Amino acid sequence: MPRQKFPRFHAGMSSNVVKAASPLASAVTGAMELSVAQWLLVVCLVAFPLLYEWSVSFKYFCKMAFYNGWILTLAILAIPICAVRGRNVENMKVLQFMLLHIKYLYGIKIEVRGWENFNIKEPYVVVSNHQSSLDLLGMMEILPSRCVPIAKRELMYAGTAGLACWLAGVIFINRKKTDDAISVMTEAAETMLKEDVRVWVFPEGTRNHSGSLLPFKRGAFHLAVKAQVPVIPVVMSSYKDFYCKKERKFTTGKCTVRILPGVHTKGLSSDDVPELADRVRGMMLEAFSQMSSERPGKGPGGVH
Ligand SMILES: CCCCCCCCCCCCCC(=O)SCCNC(=O)CCNC(=O)[C@H](O)C(C)(C)COP(=O)(O)OP(=O)(O)OC[C@H]1O[C@@H](n2cnc3c(N)ncnc32)[C@H](O)[C@@H]1OP(=O)(O)O
Ligand SMILES: CCCCCCCC/C=C\CCCCCCCC(=O)OC[C@@H](O)COP(=O)(O)O
Repeated sequence: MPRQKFPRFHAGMSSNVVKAASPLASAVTGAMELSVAQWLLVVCLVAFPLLYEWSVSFKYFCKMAFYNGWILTLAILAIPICAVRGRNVENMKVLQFMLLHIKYLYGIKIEVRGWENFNIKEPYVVVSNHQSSLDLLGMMEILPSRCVPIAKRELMYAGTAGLACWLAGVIFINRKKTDDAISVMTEAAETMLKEDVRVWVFPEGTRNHSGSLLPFKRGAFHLAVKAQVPVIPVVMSSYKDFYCKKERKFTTGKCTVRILPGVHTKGLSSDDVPELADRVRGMMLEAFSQMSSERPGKGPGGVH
């Protein structure tokens, strides 16, 4: 007769022990019944937070991926709301409203100085430094009403975000075709005056995280001179304390956005553009260096 396996052991266990062991036993049995996919999910759920806390680079990639993914998702909500009005600069308010909370998600404190410099009723051209796609947060914090950014054409093809930008009247330029870009900006000068629109330009023309300002391209200044409207410089302080693409660093932190006094262009012609661009860049560089030398949270007053 074949020997029974563990008969005595089971027989010898008190009913209490059996009761106590059964949840554990059922958990073990349950675990063994998990499919490969379920196992992978469990491993991911355990590994993800560990890796996230342990690896600075992993955290950086996750935060950037979520940033882009979240914007693409928010755009899905924004599109039908914007579509009601059609392509309209007023839709920029919808995008602004949608994006304002992101600074809280990322623990980025934004301090704004110089609000009074935006107290101009007429159209104007805002020029600001461009460190990263995170500039969107500072931009949305202070975006004046009826103000649209000039963006590279590639952004128009960025899925839902591209469509939302188009609906909000973002002006797209083809950086590979100077003549096309110039004619779009010349058209923008007319639209600004006819439709009371403000335009936001990143005169560096590309993202720059070098800790200084690149030489300025002159399109924004030609635009302001053509429309005879003021240029209002905006400087966002360096992100280096909380964000660095090279080091794959992305923590929480503070950014100061300074709106500088407007520079008038009445009476200027295209011959004055190089001098105007240099003067504005000088003002911005000075403000940027000053802000960079301040310790976070210890800046001078005038905070709004
Ligand atoms: C919920 C969903 C939300 C989604 C997110 C929403 C937010 C989206 C936010 C998006 C944010 C996205 C942010 C972004 O995407 S940033 C990237 C795109 N933006 C820019 O590039 C803007 C800055 N660029 C310029 O201003 C350039 O000058 C342009 C592009 C115009 C030409 O550049 P290019 O490199 O091809 O040529 P050049 O600069 O050597 O110029 C050549 C000559 O032409 C002269 N010239 C120039 N312009 C004019 C003019 N208007 N009238 C007459 N002349 C003009 C100029 O003085 C020069 O002559 P000279 O001086 O040498 O004699
Ligand atoms: C179905 C297609 C899916 C495409 C997915 C694309 C992923 C992008 C997702 C979301 C877009 C986020 C919007 C961020 C807006 C910030 C724009 C920006 O910072 O552009 C950089 C531009 O100023 C200068 O470009 P370069 O530095 O010259 O390069």
